[in-house]
Order: sequence, then C-alpha cells, then structure tokens
Amino acid sequence: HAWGYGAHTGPEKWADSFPIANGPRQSPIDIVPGDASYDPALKPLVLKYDPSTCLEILNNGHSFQVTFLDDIDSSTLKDGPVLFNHRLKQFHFHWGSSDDHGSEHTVAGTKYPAELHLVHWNTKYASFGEAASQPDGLAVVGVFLKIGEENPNLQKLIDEFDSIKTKDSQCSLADFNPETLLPGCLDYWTYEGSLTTPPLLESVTWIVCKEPISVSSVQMAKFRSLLFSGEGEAECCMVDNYRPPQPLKGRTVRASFQ
Ligand SMILES: NS(=O)(=O)c1nccs1
Ligand SMILES: [Zn+2]
Repeated sequence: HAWGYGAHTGPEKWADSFPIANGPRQSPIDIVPGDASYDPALKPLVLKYDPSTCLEILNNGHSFQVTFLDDIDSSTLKDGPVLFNHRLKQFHFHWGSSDDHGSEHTVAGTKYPAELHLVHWNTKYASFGEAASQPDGLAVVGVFLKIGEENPNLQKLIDEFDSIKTKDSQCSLADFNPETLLPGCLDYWTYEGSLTTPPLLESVTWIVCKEPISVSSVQMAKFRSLLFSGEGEAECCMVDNYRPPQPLKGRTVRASFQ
C-alpha cells in the first residue's frame, strides 16, 4: 500500500519498501550551528527565477506543490555549494498539526511550524528523473517558516486552496515568483543528503537558509485545511507531513557564514 504519514504508512514504516531509509546520507537532519564548520570557499547562492515559468499548483496527497516549466534555463540555481547549473522543477511545503512543530530540518532541536523546499535538478543530466538517481543530481533549498506577520506572498498560494483541497486536484497558477518566498539574507548551511519522501534517493545537496520567512497562525490553519484524502473519500486533514531528523552518520554540515 502507498506510503504516507499515517500510523500504518508513516516514516517508521518506509524502510519496509524503501530500505535506503536506513542509508548513510538520509534527510532531514538536526542542524547544530555550533558543530557546523564555516567554509570561506562557499559562494553566495545565486537564485534567478522567472515567474512566467510557473505552471500550476496541485495537491499530490502528500503536500501542495507549485510546478515550473523546466525545459529551458529560465529559473535556475547557481553557485552556492554546487558546481553546476540547476533548474527549478517545483516547490512544496511540510507542516505540523499545530504551530509548535512541522519542519523537517530542526536547528539545535528547534522545530519550526513549516518548511519550504525549492527543488532543483543538475542540468548536466537530461531530466529531473535521471538527475534524481545521481549523487550530485539535485539541490533543494530549504526555508523555515516562523509564526509572525501575515505573509502576502504565501497568501497568493493559500487563495488557491479551495481549488486543490483534495488529493490529485490541481489548477493553473500564472506568474508566481518564488523569489518572493526567500528570506532577505541567503546565509545557509549545506550538507549531502536525500529526498525526505520516498523513494528517499541519496541525490540531494541540501541548502538550508538560516533566516526564516514569516507566516501567520491563521495562514498555518489554512495549510491544515487541505486534505490527504481524495474527493468522495473520508476527509483526512493534511497535517504532520514531515519526516523527523535522521542520523548524521559522520556527515559534516558546512556554514556559508561565520
Ligand atoms: N521533500 S524533498 O524536497 O526532499 C522531495 N521529495 C521528493 C521530491 S522532492
Ligand atoms: Zn520536501
């Protein structure tokens, strides 16, 4: 039966179908700033996004996701810890059932109410699918959400939720600029990890921003009004769609800042 976040399908069960769940470079992790090593050779992140490449917003039964046209180099990630150009494929979120938890990465044990993932693939490969099977195939930028001021840019996505309430629903989304979801400061931690959802492939260079963006408690409640369940099925609120931190297994976390 398909993977999920419920008692019988959740992260503790994923290894049954995806044994890499117990692999050497799994994500997320608890980032301990005191243990991270500042690397002066790390370049600033260069993120250039083109809003016209935004295609649609969808509910895939695990999260809500905004997908981008990735057949040309119009929304890209360069520099930072990566050696090659990467193209934006999609972004999505993970969140909790209340404001005191929900992020996947944690910072010295601190949990945020949600975490944004901007998923990019290395254009030295032909497609996302091929890149996802390579150790240097993907680069995911993680941004924490912290309870505070209402976020007008997130609100543009929340305003579409009535159209994507149930699993496998989608609607078109034009001219959304993901740059509006980035924090002002792009200081980051970086480490070699994996997808945090099955198939848990160990192909991700993680780039986790130190500075969170804001979200209001009311906006978080609207995230929780989405459903894991499909139309006509018993309603199951989309909450706690996060994997907990995994063993570091000797990996080094580098910091782009002192
Ligand atoms: N949560 S994640 O960004 O690691 C991801 N999982 C599957 C595709 S992208
Ligand atoms: Zn994710």
